[in-house]
Amino acid sequence: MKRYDYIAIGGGSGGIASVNRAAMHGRRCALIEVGAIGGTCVNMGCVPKKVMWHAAQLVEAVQRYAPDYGLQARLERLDWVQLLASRTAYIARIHASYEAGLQRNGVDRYTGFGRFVDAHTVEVNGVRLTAPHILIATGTKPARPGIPGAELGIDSEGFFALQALPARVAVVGAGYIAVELSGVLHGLGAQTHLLLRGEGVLRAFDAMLGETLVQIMEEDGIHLHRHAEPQRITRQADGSLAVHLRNGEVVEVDCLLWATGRKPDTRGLGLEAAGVACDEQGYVKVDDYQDTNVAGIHAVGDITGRLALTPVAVAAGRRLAERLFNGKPDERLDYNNVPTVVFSHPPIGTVGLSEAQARAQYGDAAIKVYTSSFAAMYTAVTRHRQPVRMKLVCEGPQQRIVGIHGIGHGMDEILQGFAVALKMGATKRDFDDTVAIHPTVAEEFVTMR
Ligand SMILES: Cc1cc2nc3c(=O)[nH]c(=O)nc-3n(C[C@H](O)[C@H](O)[C@H](O)COP(=O)(O)OP(=O)(O)OC[C@H]3O[C@@H](n4cnc5c(N)ncnc54)[C@H](O)[C@@H]3O)c2cc1C
Ligand SMILES: NC(=O)c1ccc[n+]([C@@H]2O[C@H](COP(=O)([O-])OP(=O)(O)OC[C@H]3O[C@@H](n4cnc5c(N)ncnc54)[C@H](O)[C@@H]3O)[C@@H](O)[C@H]2O)c1
Repeated sequence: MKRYDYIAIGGGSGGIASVNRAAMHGRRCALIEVGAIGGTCVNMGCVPKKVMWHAAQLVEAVQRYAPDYGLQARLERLDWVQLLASRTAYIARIHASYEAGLQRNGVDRYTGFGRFVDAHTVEVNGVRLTAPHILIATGTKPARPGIPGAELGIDSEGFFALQALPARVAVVGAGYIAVELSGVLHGLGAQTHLLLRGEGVLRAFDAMLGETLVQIMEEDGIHLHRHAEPQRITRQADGSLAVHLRNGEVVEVDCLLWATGRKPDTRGLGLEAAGVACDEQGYVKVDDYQDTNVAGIHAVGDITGRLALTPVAVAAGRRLAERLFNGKPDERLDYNNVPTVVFSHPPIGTVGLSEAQARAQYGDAAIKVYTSSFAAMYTAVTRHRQPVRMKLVCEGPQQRIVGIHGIGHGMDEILQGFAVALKMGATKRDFDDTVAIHPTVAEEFVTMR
Protein backbone atom coordinates (compact mmCIF):
# COMPACT_ATOMS: atom_id res chain seq x y z
CA MET A 1 0.00 0.00 0.00
CA LYS A 2 1.40 3.40 -1.01
CA ARG A 3 0.55 6.31 1.22
CA TYR A 4 -0.18 9.84 -0.01
CA ASP A 5 -1.75 13.01 1.32
CA TYR A 6 -3.84 13.47 -1.80
CA ILE A 7 -4.78 11.30 -4.77
CA ALA A 8 -6.57 12.56 -7.90
CA ILE A 9 -8.38 10.17 -10.23
CA GLY A 10 -8.43 11.81 -13.66
CA GLY A 11 -5.53 13.73 -15.20
CA GLY A 12 -7.57 16.39 -16.97
CA SER A 13 -7.95 20.09 -16.24
CA GLY A 14 -9.32 19.67 -12.71
CA GLY A 15 -7.16 16.81 -11.46
CA ILE A 16 -3.85 18.23 -12.66
CA ALA A 17 -4.55 21.70 -11.28
CA SER A 18 -5.58 20.37 -7.90
CA VAL A 19 -2.66 17.98 -7.29
CA ASN A 20 -0.12 20.52 -8.50
CA ARG A 21 -1.44 23.08 -6.04
CA ALA A 22 -1.47 20.56 -3.18
CA ALA A 23 2.08 19.49 -4.05
CA MET A 24 3.21 23.13 -4.03
CA HIS A 25 2.05 23.19 -0.42
CA GLY A 26 4.38 20.29 0.32
CA ARG A 27 1.85 17.45 0.14
CA ARG A 28 2.65 14.03 -1.27
CA CYS A 29 0.37 13.57 -4.25
CA ALA A 30 -0.55 10.96 -6.84
CA LEU A 31 -2.31 11.51 -10.16
CA ILE A 32 -4.04 8.63 -11.95
CA GLU A 33 -4.90 9.00 -15.63
CA VAL A 34 -6.03 6.22 -17.93
CA GLY A 35 -5.55 8.11 -21.18
CA ALA A 36 -3.45 11.01 -22.39
CA ILE A 37 -2.37 13.62 -19.85
CA GLY A 38 -4.46 16.79 -20.02
CA GLY A 39 -7.84 15.09 -20.44
CA THR A 40 -10.59 16.33 -22.70
CA CYS A 41 -9.49 19.95 -23.01
CA VAL A 42 -5.98 19.25 -24.23
CA ASN A 43 -6.65 16.14 -26.30
CA MET A 44 -10.23 16.25 -27.53
CA GLY A 45 -11.61 19.64 -26.61
CA CYS A 46 -10.53 23.26 -26.23
CA VAL A 47 -7.03 22.92 -27.66
CA PRO A 48 -7.49 20.93 -30.90
CA LYS A 49 -10.81 22.74 -31.40
CA LYS A 50 -9.14 26.15 -31.20
CA VAL A 51 -6.45 25.06 -33.68
CA MET A 52 -9.16 24.00 -36.13
CA TRP A 53 -11.02 27.27 -35.47
CA HIS A 54 -7.92 29.28 -36.31
CA ALA A 55 -7.50 27.24 -39.51
CA ALA A 56 -11.07 28.03 -40.54
CA GLN A 57 -10.55 31.71 -39.71
CA LEU A 58 -7.47 31.73 -41.95
CA VAL A 59 -9.40 30.22 -44.84
CA GLU A 60 -12.05 32.89 -44.35
CA ALA A 61 -9.44 35.64 -44.28
CA VAL A 62 -7.78 34.47 -47.49
CA GLN A 63 -10.88 33.60 -49.48
CA ARG A 64 -13.34 36.15 -48.31
CA TYR A 65 -11.65 39.25 -46.98
CA ALA A 66 -8.17 39.38 -48.52
CA PRO A 67 -9.28 40.28 -52.10
CA ASP A 68 -10.91 43.56 -51.05
CA TYR A 69 -7.76 44.44 -49.13
CA GLY A 70 -5.97 44.11 -52.43
CA LEU A 71 -4.41 40.76 -51.61
CA GLN A 72 -4.87 38.44 -54.52
CA ALA A 73 -3.92 35.24 -52.69
CA ARG A 74 -5.29 31.93 -53.94
CA LEU A 75 -6.00 29.08 -51.63
CA GLU A 76 -4.50 26.10 -53.44
CA ARG A 77 -5.79 23.37 -51.16
CA LEU A 78 -6.23 22.43 -47.54
CA ASP A 79 -3.46 20.05 -46.49
CA TRP A 80 -5.32 18.18 -43.76
CA VAL A 81 -2.30 16.02 -42.95
CA GLN A 82 -0.19 19.13 -42.30
CA LEU A 83 -2.95 20.70 -40.19
CA LEU A 84 -3.17 17.58 -38.04
CA ALA A 85 0.61 17.33 -37.78
CA SER A 86 0.83 20.92 -36.51
CA ARG A 87 -2.02 20.29 -34.08
CA THR A 88 -0.50 17.04 -32.80
CA ALA A 89 2.92 18.63 -32.35
CA TYR A 90 1.40 21.48 -30.37
CA ILE A 91 -0.48 19.05 -28.13
CA ALA A 92 2.71 17.02 -27.65
CA ARG A 93 4.40 20.18 -26.34
CA ILE A 94 1.54 20.69 -23.87
CA HIS A 95 1.86 17.07 -22.73
CA ALA A 96 5.57 17.56 -22.15
CA SER A 97 5.05 20.76 -20.18
CA TYR A 98 2.33 19.14 -18.04
CA GLU A 99 4.55 16.13 -17.33
CA ALA A 100 7.46 18.42 -16.46
CA GLY A 101 5.25 20.47 -14.12
CA LEU A 102 4.02 17.37 -12.30
CA GLN A 103 7.56 16.05 -12.03
CA ARG A 104 8.86 19.38 -10.72
CA ASN A 105 6.16 19.29 -8.07
CA GLY A 106 7.05 15.70 -7.15
CA VAL A 107 3.63 14.30 -8.07
CA ASP A 108 3.65 10.53 -8.69
CA ARG A 109 2.04 9.66 -12.03
CA TYR A 110 0.09 6.45 -12.54
CA THR A 111 -1.06 5.51 -16.03
CA GLY A 112 -4.09 3.27 -15.70
CA PHE A 113 -7.73 3.11 -14.66
CA GLY A 114 -8.26 4.05 -11.02
CA ARG A 115 -11.03 2.54 -8.93
CA PHE A 116 -12.08 2.90 -5.33
CA VAL A 117 -11.59 -0.14 -3.13
CA ASP A 118 -13.00 1.73 -0.16
CA ALA A 119 -13.38 5.36 0.94
CA HIS A 120 -9.63 5.81 1.48
CA THR A 121 -8.12 3.36 -0.98
CA VAL A 122 -7.76 3.45 -4.74
CA GLU A 123 -6.39 0.68 -6.94
CA VAL A 124 -4.57 1.22 -10.22
CA ASN A 125 -2.83 -1.51 -12.23
CA GLY A 126 -3.05 -3.79 -9.18
CA VAL A 127 -1.27 -1.25 -6.93
CA ARG A 128 -3.16 0.09 -3.91
CA LEU A 129 -2.82 3.74 -2.90
CA THR A 130 -4.28 5.35 0.17
CA ALA A 131 -4.81 8.97 1.21
CA PRO A 132 -7.00 10.93 3.60
CA HIS A 133 -8.17 13.03 0.65
CA ILE A 134 -9.15 11.65 -2.75
CA LEU A 135 -10.34 13.74 -5.69
CA ILE A 136 -12.72 12.51 -8.39
CA ALA A 137 -11.98 14.48 -11.57
CA THR A 138 -12.97 11.95 -14.20
CA GLY A 139 -14.85 14.24 -16.60
CA THR A 140 -17.63 13.22 -18.98
CA LYS A 141 -18.04 11.45 -22.32
CA PRO A 142 -19.94 12.42 -25.47
CA ALA A 143 -23.57 11.27 -25.54
CA ARG A 144 -25.63 10.30 -28.59
CA PRO A 145 -29.29 9.36 -28.92
CA GLY A 146 -30.17 5.67 -28.81
CA ILE A 147 -31.70 5.56 -32.28
CA PRO A 148 -31.11 2.91 -34.96
CA GLY A 149 -27.87 3.58 -36.83
CA ALA A 150 -26.55 6.12 -34.30
CA GLU A 151 -23.25 4.20 -34.27
CA LEU A 152 -22.71 5.15 -37.93
CA GLY A 153 -22.02 8.71 -36.80
CA ILE A 154 -19.03 10.13 -34.95
CA ASP A 155 -18.89 12.44 -31.93
CA SER A 156 -16.46 15.22 -31.00
CA GLU A 157 -13.78 12.61 -30.22
CA GLY A 158 -14.28 11.14 -33.70
CA PHE A 159 -14.12 14.61 -35.19
CA PHE A 160 -10.61 15.08 -33.86
CA ALA A 161 -9.64 11.67 -35.26
CA LEU A 162 -10.87 12.45 -38.82
CA GLN A 163 -8.13 11.68 -41.33
CA ALA A 164 -9.68 13.85 -44.05
CA LEU A 165 -12.23 16.62 -44.34
CA PRO A 166 -15.59 15.05 -45.20
CA ALA A 167 -17.20 16.50 -48.33
CA ARG A 168 -20.70 16.64 -46.83
CA VAL A 169 -21.40 16.55 -43.11
CA ALA A 170 -24.43 16.81 -40.85
CA VAL A 171 -23.94 18.08 -37.31
CA VAL A 172 -26.72 17.31 -34.83
CA GLY A 173 -27.20 19.62 -31.85
CA ALA A 174 -27.56 23.27 -30.96
CA GLY A 175 -25.10 23.76 -28.11
CA TYR A 176 -21.46 24.83 -27.87
CA ILE A 177 -19.98 21.86 -29.73
CA ALA A 178 -22.58 21.84 -32.52
CA VAL A 179 -22.09 25.50 -33.42
CA GLU A 180 -18.32 25.42 -33.00
CA LEU A 181 -17.67 22.31 -35.04
CA SER A 182 -20.22 23.12 -37.76
CA GLY A 183 -18.51 26.50 -38.09
CA VAL A 184 -15.11 24.84 -38.42
CA LEU A 185 -16.30 22.24 -40.93
CA HIS A 186 -18.05 24.84 -43.05
CA GLY A 187 -15.10 27.20 -42.79
CA LEU A 188 -12.68 24.53 -43.96
CA GLY A 189 -14.85 23.80 -46.98
CA ALA A 190 -17.25 20.96 -46.14
CA GLN A 191 -20.87 21.22 -47.21
CA THR A 192 -22.34 21.52 -43.72
CA HIS A 193 -25.84 20.79 -42.46
CA LEU A 194 -26.79 21.74 -38.91
CA LEU A 195 -29.74 19.73 -37.64
CA LEU A 196 -31.61 21.57 -34.89
CA ARG A 197 -34.18 19.92 -32.68
CA GLY A 198 -35.91 23.28 -32.21
CA GLU A 199 -35.76 26.68 -33.90
CA GLY A 200 -32.46 28.11 -32.75
CA VAL A 201 -29.06 27.56 -31.17
CA LEU A 202 -27.45 28.29 -27.78
CA ARG A 203 -30.73 28.58 -25.97
CA ALA A 204 -29.13 28.98 -22.54
CA PHE A 205 -27.60 32.30 -23.62
CA ASP A 206 -29.03 35.77 -24.23
CA ALA A 207 -31.43 35.41 -27.16
CA MET A 208 -29.61 38.06 -29.22
CA LEU A 209 -26.56 35.80 -29.50
CA GLY A 210 -28.19 32.69 -30.93
CA GLU A 211 -30.48 34.71 -33.20
CA THR A 212 -27.56 36.62 -34.68
CA LEU A 213 -25.44 33.50 -35.06
CA VAL A 214 -28.21 31.66 -36.91
CA GLN A 215 -28.61 34.63 -39.24
CA ILE A 216 -24.88 34.74 -39.98
CA MET A 217 -24.62 30.96 -40.39
CA GLU A 218 -27.39 30.99 -42.97
CA GLU A 219 -25.88 33.94 -44.83
CA ASP A 220 -22.54 32.11 -44.84
CA GLY A 221 -24.11 29.05 -46.43
CA ILE A 222 -24.47 26.55 -43.59
CA HIS A 223 -27.64 24.52 -44.27
CA LEU A 224 -29.81 24.92 -41.19
CA HIS A 225 -32.59 22.38 -40.67
CA ARG A 226 -35.08 23.37 -37.99
CA HIS A 227 -37.26 20.86 -36.09
CA ALA A 228 -34.96 18.28 -37.61
CA GLU A 229 -34.56 15.44 -35.17
CA PRO A 230 -32.92 12.28 -36.55
CA GLN A 231 -35.03 9.14 -36.25
CA ARG A 232 -32.66 6.60 -37.82
CA ILE A 233 -29.45 6.53 -39.83
CA THR A 234 -28.74 4.13 -42.67
CA ARG A 235 -25.64 3.46 -44.76
CA GLN A 236 -26.26 3.70 -48.49
CA ALA A 237 -24.75 1.57 -51.25
CA ASP A 238 -22.17 4.25 -52.13
CA GLY A 239 -21.00 4.38 -48.52
CA SER A 240 -22.70 7.68 -47.69
CA LEU A 241 -25.16 8.09 -44.84
CA ALA A 242 -28.87 8.85 -45.01
CA VAL A 243 -30.10 10.74 -41.96
CA HIS A 244 -33.85 10.12 -41.74
CA LEU A 245 -35.54 12.88 -39.78
CA ARG A 246 -38.77 12.59 -37.81
CA ASN A 247 -40.38 15.12 -40.18
CA GLY A 248 -39.84 12.73 -43.11
CA GLU A 249 -36.94 14.66 -44.62
CA VAL A 250 -33.75 12.73 -45.50
CA VAL A 251 -30.33 14.41 -45.40
CA GLU A 252 -27.56 12.63 -47.33
CA VAL A 253 -24.04 13.15 -46.10
CA ASP A 254 -20.62 11.49 -45.91
CA CYS A 255 -20.26 12.09 -42.19
CA LEU A 256 -22.69 12.54 -39.30
CA LEU A 257 -21.42 14.29 -36.18
CA TRP A 258 -23.33 13.95 -32.92
CA ALA A 259 -23.04 17.08 -30.77
CA THR A 260 -25.94 16.19 -28.54
CA GLY A 261 -24.38 16.75 -25.14
CA ARG A 262 -22.14 14.83 -22.77
CA LYS A 263 -22.75 12.39 -19.94
CA PRO A 264 -20.96 11.18 -16.83
CA ASP A 265 -19.59 7.65 -16.99
CA THR A 266 -18.48 6.34 -13.62
CA ARG A 267 -18.81 2.64 -14.45
CA GLY A 268 -16.00 0.70 -12.87
CA LEU A 269 -14.89 3.61 -10.69
CA GLY A 270 -16.14 1.82 -7.55
CA LEU A 271 -18.18 4.73 -6.23
CA GLU A 272 -20.43 2.17 -4.45
CA ALA A 273 -17.43 0.71 -2.61
CA ALA A 274 -16.58 4.19 -1.36
CA GLY A 275 -20.24 5.11 -0.70
CA VAL A 276 -20.17 8.21 -2.96
CA ALA A 277 -23.62 9.46 -4.01
CA CYS A 278 -24.54 10.55 -7.53
CA ASP A 279 -27.59 12.45 -8.80
CA GLU A 280 -30.23 10.95 -11.10
CA GLN A 281 -28.14 11.73 -14.17
CA GLY A 282 -25.04 10.08 -12.71
CA TYR A 283 -23.04 13.22 -11.82
CA VAL A 284 -21.13 13.07 -8.53
CA LYS A 285 -23.01 15.19 -6.00
CA VAL A 286 -20.92 17.89 -4.32
CA ASP A 287 -21.62 20.80 -2.00
CA ASP A 288 -20.34 24.36 -2.45
CA TYR A 289 -16.90 23.24 -1.25
CA GLN A 290 -16.58 20.35 -3.76
CA ASP A 291 -17.12 17.82 -0.95
CA THR A 292 -19.08 14.65 -1.70
CA ASN A 293 -21.26 12.91 0.88
CA VAL A 294 -18.21 10.88 2.02
CA ALA A 295 -15.67 12.63 4.28
CA GLY A 296 -12.32 12.95 2.49
CA ILE A 297 -13.72 12.38 -1.02
CA HIS A 298 -14.09 15.44 -3.23
CA ALA A 299 -14.97 16.07 -6.86
CA VAL A 300 -14.34 18.88 -9.35
CA GLY A 301 -14.92 19.58 -13.02
CA ASP A 302 -17.37 18.13 -15.50
CA ILE A 303 -18.15 15.06 -13.39
CA THR A 304 -19.95 17.34 -10.91
CA GLY A 305 -22.46 18.44 -13.59
CA ARG A 306 -21.87 22.13 -13.00
CA LEU A 307 -20.40 24.58 -15.52
CA ALA A 308 -18.43 22.35 -17.88
CA LEU A 309 -15.52 24.64 -18.66
CA THR A 310 -11.80 24.07 -18.26
CA PRO A 311 -11.06 27.20 -16.20
CA VAL A 312 -13.92 26.24 -13.88
CA ALA A 313 -12.44 22.77 -13.29
CA VAL A 314 -9.00 24.34 -12.76
CA ALA A 315 -10.26 27.03 -10.38
CA ALA A 316 -12.38 24.59 -8.37
CA GLY A 317 -9.45 22.15 -8.14
CA ARG A 318 -6.96 24.80 -7.00
CA ARG A 319 -9.33 26.33 -4.47
CA LEU A 320 -10.08 22.90 -3.06
CA ALA A 321 -6.34 22.28 -2.61
CA GLU A 322 -5.98 25.69 -0.93
CA ARG A 323 -8.78 24.83 1.49
CA LEU A 324 -7.53 21.33 2.30
CA PHE A 325 -3.78 21.93 2.38
CA ASN A 326 -3.14 25.63 2.93
CA GLY A 327 -5.31 26.42 5.93
CA LYS A 328 -7.95 28.43 4.05
CA PRO A 329 -11.21 26.95 5.35
CA ASP A 330 -13.49 29.30 3.39
CA GLU A 331 -11.83 28.92 0.03
CA ARG A 332 -14.26 27.86 -2.69
CA LEU A 333 -15.21 28.72 -6.24
CA ASP A 334 -17.96 31.24 -6.90
CA TYR A 335 -19.87 29.75 -9.84
CA ASN A 336 -21.67 33.03 -10.55
CA ASN A 337 -20.64 35.35 -13.36
CA VAL A 338 -18.26 32.94 -15.03
CA PRO A 339 -17.40 34.37 -18.45
CA THR A 340 -17.47 32.09 -21.45
CA VAL A 341 -16.70 32.24 -25.15
CA VAL A 342 -18.23 30.16 -27.92
CA PHE A 343 -15.75 29.77 -30.76
CA SER A 344 -18.36 30.10 -33.44
CA HIS A 345 -17.84 32.09 -36.65
CA PRO A 346 -17.91 34.85 -35.53
CA PRO A 347 -17.21 34.22 -31.84
CA ILE A 348 -19.55 34.90 -28.95
CA GLY A 349 -18.56 36.26 -25.55
CA THR A 350 -20.91 36.33 -22.61
CA VAL A 351 -20.85 36.87 -18.85
CA GLY A 352 -23.55 37.33 -16.25
CA LEU A 353 -27.30 37.28 -16.72
CA SER A 354 -29.09 37.21 -20.05
CA GLU A 355 -31.67 39.94 -20.51
CA ALA A 356 -34.47 37.42 -19.89
CA GLN A 357 -32.80 36.10 -16.70
CA ALA A 358 -32.23 39.66 -15.41
CA ARG A 359 -35.87 40.63 -16.06
CA ALA A 360 -37.07 37.48 -14.29
CA GLN A 361 -34.73 38.08 -11.34
CA TYR A 362 -35.12 41.85 -10.82
CA GLY A 363 -38.39 42.72 -12.62
CA ASP A 364 -38.77 44.69 -15.85
CA ALA A 365 -38.81 48.07 -14.10
CA ALA A 366 -35.33 47.59 -12.63
CA ILE A 367 -33.69 46.58 -15.89
CA LYS A 368 -32.19 48.85 -18.50
CA VAL A 369 -30.66 47.35 -21.61
CA TYR A 370 -28.21 48.99 -24.02
CA THR A 371 -27.53 47.47 -27.41
CA SER A 372 -25.28 48.17 -30.33
CA SER A 373 -25.30 46.76 -33.84
CA PHE A 374 -22.82 47.57 -36.59
CA ALA A 375 -20.57 45.96 -39.17
CA ALA A 376 -17.08 45.05 -37.93
CA MET A 377 -14.55 47.34 -39.63
CA TYR A 378 -12.42 44.31 -40.53
CA THR A 379 -15.28 43.13 -42.73
CA ALA A 380 -16.93 46.48 -43.52
CA VAL A 381 -14.28 47.46 -46.05
CA THR A 382 -15.02 44.26 -47.97
CA ARG A 383 -18.13 43.08 -49.74
CA HIS A 384 -18.74 40.52 -46.96
CA ARG A 385 -19.97 42.77 -44.17
CA GLN A 386 -20.52 40.83 -40.98
CA PRO A 387 -22.59 42.18 -38.10
CA VAL A 388 -21.41 42.72 -34.54
CA ARG A 389 -24.11 42.84 -31.87
CA MET A 390 -23.43 43.82 -28.29
CA LYS A 391 -25.59 44.20 -25.23
CA LEU A 392 -25.25 45.51 -21.69
CA VAL A 393 -27.86 44.49 -19.14
CA CYS A 394 -28.05 46.90 -16.18
CA GLU A 395 -29.97 46.62 -12.93
CA GLY A 396 -31.28 49.13 -10.36
CA PRO A 397 -30.93 52.89 -9.96
CA GLN A 398 -27.11 52.65 -10.08
CA GLN A 399 -27.37 50.67 -13.29
CA ARG A 400 -25.09 47.95 -12.04
CA ILE A 401 -23.97 45.85 -14.97
CA VAL A 402 -25.28 42.30 -14.56
CA GLY A 403 -24.87 40.99 -18.10
CA ILE A 404 -22.43 41.60 -20.95
CA HIS A 405 -23.04 39.83 -24.25
CA GLY A 406 -21.52 40.14 -27.68
CA ILE A 407 -21.16 38.35 -30.97
CA GLY A 408 -18.74 39.43 -33.65
CA HIS A 409 -15.19 39.78 -34.80
CA GLY A 410 -12.74 39.73 -31.87
CA MET A 411 -15.35 39.05 -29.19
CA ASP A 412 -13.39 36.02 -27.96
CA GLU A 413 -10.52 38.25 -26.86
CA ILE A 414 -12.64 41.21 -25.72
CA LEU A 415 -14.70 39.65 -23.01
CA GLN A 416 -12.15 38.71 -20.36
CA GLY A 417 -11.42 42.25 -19.20
CA PHE A 418 -15.05 43.25 -19.19
CA ALA A 419 -15.80 40.19 -17.07
CA VAL A 420 -13.42 41.57 -14.43
CA ALA A 421 -15.41 44.81 -14.41
CA LEU A 422 -18.72 42.99 -14.02
CA LYS A 423 -17.31 40.82 -11.25
CA MET A 424 -16.15 43.98 -9.43
CA GLY A 425 -19.67 45.44 -9.57
CA ALA A 426 -19.09 48.06 -12.27
CA THR A 427 -21.98 50.37 -13.17
CA LYS A 428 -22.95 51.90 -16.50
CA ARG A 429 -21.42 55.13 -15.18
CA ASP A 430 -18.05 53.39 -14.73
CA PHE A 431 -18.23 52.20 -18.32
CA ASP A 432 -19.20 55.70 -19.53
CA ASP A 433 -16.28 57.17 -17.56
CA THR A 434 -13.80 54.93 -19.34
CA VAL A 435 -12.31 56.52 -22.42
CA ALA A 436 -12.80 54.38 -25.48
CA ILE A 437 -10.02 52.73 -27.48
CA HIS A 438 -10.59 53.66 -31.08
CA PRO A 439 -11.17 52.17 -33.56
CA THR A 440 -12.04 48.82 -32.01
CA VAL A 441 -15.06 46.60 -31.58
CA ALA A 442 -14.55 46.68 -27.80
CA GLU A 443 -15.07 50.45 -27.55
CA GLU A 444 -18.79 49.96 -28.18
CA PHE A 445 -19.12 48.55 -24.66
CA VAL A 446 -18.10 51.94 -23.19
CA THR A 447 -19.92 54.17 -25.66
CA MET A 448 -23.45 52.76 -25.64
CA ARG A 449 -26.23 55.30 -25.23
C1 LIG B 1 -15.15 19.49 -28.17
C2 LIG B 1 -14.98 20.23 -26.86
C3 LIG B 1 -14.54 21.53 -26.86
C4 LIG B 1 -14.39 22.22 -25.67
N1 LIG B 1 -13.95 23.50 -25.71
C5 LIG B 1 -13.80 24.18 -24.56
C6 LIG B 1 -13.30 25.52 -24.58
O1 LIG B 1 -13.02 26.08 -25.64
N2 LIG B 1 -13.16 26.16 -23.41
C7 LIG B 1 -13.47 25.56 -22.21
O2 LIG B 1 -13.31 26.20 -21.17
N3 LIG B 1 -13.93 24.30 -22.16
C8 LIG B 1 -14.11 23.60 -23.30
N4 LIG B 1 -14.55 22.31 -23.26
C9 LIG B 1 -14.88 21.71 -21.95
C10 LIG B 1 -13.61 21.23 -21.23
O3 LIG B 1 -12.90 20.36 -22.08
C11 LIG B 1 -14.00 20.51 -19.95
O4 LIG B 1 -14.83 21.35 -19.17
C12 LIG B 1 -12.77 20.12 -19.14
O5 LIG B 1 -11.91 19.30 -19.87
C13 LIG B 1 -13.19 19.43 -17.84
O6 LIG B 1 -12.07 19.01 -17.12
P1 LIG B 1 -12.18 17.78 -16.10
O7 LIG B 1 -10.89 17.75 -15.38
O8 LIG B 1 -13.44 17.85 -15.33
O9 LIG B 1 -12.33 16.49 -17.03
P2 LIG B 1 -11.51 15.98 -18.27
O10 LIG B 1 -10.66 17.01 -18.89
O11 LIG B 1 -12.50 15.29 -19.13
O12 LIG B 1 -10.51 14.90 -17.64
C14 LIG B 1 -10.96 13.73 -17.05
C15 LIG B 1 -9.88 12.67 -17.22
O13 LIG B 1 -10.16 11.59 -16.36
C16 LIG B 1 -9.73 10.41 -16.99
N5 LIG B 1 -10.41 9.29 -16.30
C17 LIG B 1 -11.74 9.05 -16.25
N6 LIG B 1 -11.98 8.01 -15.44
C18 LIG B 1 -10.78 7.59 -14.98
C19 LIG B 1 -10.38 6.56 -14.10
N7 LIG B 1 -11.26 5.77 -13.50
N8 LIG B 1 -9.05 6.41 -13.86
C20 LIG B 1 -8.15 7.22 -14.44
N9 LIG B 1 -8.46 8.22 -15.27
C21 LIG B 1 -9.77 8.40 -15.52
C22 LIG B 1 -10.09 10.61 -18.43
O14 LIG B 1 -9.31 9.79 -19.27
C23 LIG B 1 -9.80 12.09 -18.62
O15 LIG B 1 -8.52 12.30 -19.14
C24 LIG B 1 -14.70 21.58 -24.44
C25 LIG B 1 -15.13 20.26 -24.43
C26 LIG B 1 -15.27 19.58 -25.63
C27 LIG B 1 -15.74 18.16 -25.60
N1 LIG C 1 -16.08 27.18 -25.91
C1 LIG C 1 -16.30 26.47 -24.83
O1 LIG C 1 -16.03 26.89 -23.74
C2 LIG C 1 -16.87 25.08 -24.96
C3 LIG C 1 -16.86 24.44 -26.18
C4 LIG C 1 -17.40 23.17 -26.26
C5 LIG C 1 -17.94 22.58 -25.14
N2 LIG C 1 -17.93 23.23 -23.96
C6 LIG C 1 -18.54 22.64 -22.75
O2 LIG C 1 -18.89 21.30 -22.99
C7 LIG C 1 -20.28 21.14 -22.71
C8 LIG C 1 -20.86 20.12 -23.62
O3 LIG C 1 -21.08 20.69 -24.92
P1 LIG C 1 -22.21 20.13 -25.85
O4 LIG C 1 -22.32 20.98 -27.04
O5 LIG C 1 -22.00 18.66 -26.03
O6 LIG C 1 -23.48 20.20 -24.93
P2 LIG C 1 -24.64 21.29 -24.80
O7 LIG C 1 -25.41 20.88 -23.62
O8 LIG C 1 -24.10 22.67 -24.89
O9 LIG C 1 -25.52 21.06 -26.11
C9 LIG C 1 -26.17 19.84 -26.41
C10 LIG C 1 -27.15 20.12 -27.52
O10 LIG C 1 -27.66 18.92 -28.05
C11 LIG C 1 -29.04 19.05 -28.27
N3 LIG C 1 -29.62 17.71 -28.25
C12 LIG C 1 -29.61 16.83 -27.24
N4 LIG C 1 -30.20 15.68 -27.63
C13 LIG C 1 -30.56 15.85 -28.93
C14 LIG C 1 -31.22 15.02 -29.89
N5 LIG C 1 -31.60 13.79 -29.60
N6 LIG C 1 -31.43 15.54 -31.11
C15 LIG C 1 -31.03 16.78 -31.42
N7 LIG C 1 -30.42 17.60 -30.57
C16 LIG C 1 -30.19 17.13 -29.32
C17 LIG C 1 -29.51 19.95 -27.16
O11 LIG C 1 -30.72 20.58 -27.50
C18 LIG C 1 -28.35 20.94 -27.07
O12 LIG C 1 -28.53 21.98 -27.97
C19 LIG C 1 -20.89 22.52 -22.87
O13 LIG C 1 -22.06 22.68 -22.12
C20 LIG C 1 -19.77 23.42 -22.40
O14 LIG C 1 -19.88 23.60 -21.02
C21 LIG C 1 -17.40 24.48 -23.85
